Amino acid sequence: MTYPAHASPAMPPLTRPQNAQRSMSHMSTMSAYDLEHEDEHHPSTSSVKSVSETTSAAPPLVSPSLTPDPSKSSLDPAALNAESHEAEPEAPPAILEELPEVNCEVRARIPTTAGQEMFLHLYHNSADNKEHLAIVFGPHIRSRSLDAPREGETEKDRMIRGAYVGKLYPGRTSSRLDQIKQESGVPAAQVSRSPTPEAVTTEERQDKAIQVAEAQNMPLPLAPLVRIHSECYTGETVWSARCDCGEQLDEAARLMSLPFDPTDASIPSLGGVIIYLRQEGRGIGLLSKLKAYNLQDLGHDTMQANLLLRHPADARSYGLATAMLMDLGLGGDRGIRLLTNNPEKVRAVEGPNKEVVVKQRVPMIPLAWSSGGKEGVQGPELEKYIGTKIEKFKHMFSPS
Ligand SMILES: Nc1nc2c(ncn2[C@@H]2O[C@H](COP(=O)(O)OP(=O)(O)OP(=O)(O)O)[C@@H](O)[C@H]2O)c(=O)[nH]1
Repeated sequence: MTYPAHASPAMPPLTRPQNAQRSMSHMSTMSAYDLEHEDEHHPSTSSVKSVSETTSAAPPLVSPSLTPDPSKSSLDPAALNAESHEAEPEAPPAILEELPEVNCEVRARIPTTAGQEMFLHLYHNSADNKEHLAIVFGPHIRSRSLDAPREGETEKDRMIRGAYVGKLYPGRTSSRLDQIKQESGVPAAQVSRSPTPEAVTTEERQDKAIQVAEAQNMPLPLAPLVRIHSECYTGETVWSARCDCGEQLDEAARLMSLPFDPTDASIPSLGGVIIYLRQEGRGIGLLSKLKAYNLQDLGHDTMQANLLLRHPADARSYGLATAMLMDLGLGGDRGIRLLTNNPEKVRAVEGPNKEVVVKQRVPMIPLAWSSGGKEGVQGPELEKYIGTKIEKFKHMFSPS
């Protein structure tokens, strides 16, 4: 089973395919001087200009009326100088002292264009009023807050908000398994002995899968695969080749849909979750991100553009992801495998008291690299985007 390519096949590539691996390694070893002179050979590529050039252009580009109040910003406007552009991100993701409260409001089955099904979970929370999402693959992961009974609700209410076990079908009248079992002829005595569906948590489901593997002398399943994905309207919806966010979302879904661990077909999967956080533009929002794009076309990199707009280099936090993973039964020492290249994300998602344990970091390699330039998003903007992630944000594109 493979997911369809992210970009519409009807859209021709913007640039001629090239060997991205070679280009990337070439870029990561370039000096500032090389980057400055790269434009002489590739005028369309907005490479990093000399520092004085970038900073002298900065003040007129900043729009105080539409950007955060500089007095509230951690960035001193006077620091918009040469050094500030080369500095490390000064605001790593905040690890909140207390995790926000989260509640799964509704869950629905989504049959996908690739043939696999997944369950989309919509969360509300105590920290903001956005609708954050958990995309759940496989039958082993259940939300506690979704399954918890709510006062005064009917069986139909439970089914409508997705708190049912098994499958919905026309005429079904109960969210619980008992009714289905009775209808399929299981004797009443046996039905009453079975645990209530609400009691079958993620942990119990996973224990069961491990017991089955042990009983059948199979290798034990690996920890569930998790991706914390930040919203990217441009990369996921309007086919932007400035970043690989759409491709990353597709690839995470593909890996989580595989029935077995891709590196060893004999290892059963415990499923996976994509936590989809509404943190557009590394948390600065779409309006500022589009300004940042224009700054990038004027020669700045993604970090410089954020700083020039008086935003932190990365304005995201991950407490919501930690709380959602706990609600999905993925907290504690059983651990998860986290699909990311971002070392700050690994640290932040574990929470203030290691509520979630990252057993393994699984890197996300751009498809253009792994396919030798045959597939995946490609182009000069993407090269610069990934180059900045490696050089300035210290993202790791290999197993740690
Ligand atoms: N500010 C800003 N944000 C961007 C830009 N391009 C993509 N993004 C956002 O970047 C976020 C994705 O972050 P990345 O740095 O690509 O990756 P990451 O999530 O930190 O790390 P991985 O887990 O390895 O993918 C999404 O919210 C995108 O909307 C840009 O040019 N400027």
